[in-house]
Amino acid sequence: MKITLEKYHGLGNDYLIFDPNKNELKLTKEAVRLICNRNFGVGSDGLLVGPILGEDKMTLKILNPDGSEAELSGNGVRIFGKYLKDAGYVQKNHFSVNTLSGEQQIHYLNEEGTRIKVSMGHLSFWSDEIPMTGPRREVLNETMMFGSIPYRVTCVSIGNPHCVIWLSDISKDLACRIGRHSEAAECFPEKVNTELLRVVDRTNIEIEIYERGAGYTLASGTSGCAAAGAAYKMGLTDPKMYVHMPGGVLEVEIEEDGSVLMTGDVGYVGKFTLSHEMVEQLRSL
Ligand SMILES: N[C@H](CCC[C@H](N)C(=O)O)C(=O)O
Repeated sequence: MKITLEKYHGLGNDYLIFDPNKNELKLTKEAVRLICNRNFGVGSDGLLVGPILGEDKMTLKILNPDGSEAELSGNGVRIFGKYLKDAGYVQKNHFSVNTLSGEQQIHYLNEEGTRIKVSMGHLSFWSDEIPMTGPRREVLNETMMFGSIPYRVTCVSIGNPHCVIWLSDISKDLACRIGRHSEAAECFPEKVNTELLRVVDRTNIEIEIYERGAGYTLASGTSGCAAAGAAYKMGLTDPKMYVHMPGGVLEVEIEEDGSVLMTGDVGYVGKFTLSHEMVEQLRSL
């Protein structure tokens, strides 16, 4: 039985698509880790399993390269939208997919489906919805210690948890140094994605990202939405802005009701057919 995976990326945040209608393999945590491993496997920032077909709905399962499951992935949903078009699952220009965090509306903005707008759901700064330990409050500009250094953080959920740190200078090195401590900090019972935020002006922000379950990535859709939401909540930006990440730029719009629209590009890398040896190894895990 052949196993084929399609590889796409959203602004350099790359994913492999495992279509369960075309592949037969039990995806254990160990198998996901091996597939996503950049040395011993195909290599990616995660695995998108779908479409899981139900009565008139399509579900997407989002897996991090450490094997953990995520409630939502902004680049993942855009990539999935492009795959559904390429694989002939959808013909319309506007449809919805289900994820662990709910239903996302996908809009193609061009014929090829390489530029996609997604309604990402609502932001919440409430500690119990992130989730975070401590008294129920909106987590705005709180001082937290990561690696024995104090940082002012704003925490927000957009289905998955985020810790946004507003700084005048940001870098990959600093994102990794902080992220290694913040990701599994005790105050985040479900761990957390960490973003360093630099505000350029009222319509442009820059972020560096350390993802839960993946580490440093060049881009992250939910991180872009979370950082934009935090910047707007703190009064630093307008509701519509460009989010500049090392892998590229996302357009994010915070609507009146706190819901978020995200627009960005998707690239197709190619199809991978796993070797018999690799399939046997995956079956044994
Ligand atoms: N690592 C994230 C999921 C992927 C997020 C990112 N790749 C995106 O595009 O939103 C988490 O565990 O919440």
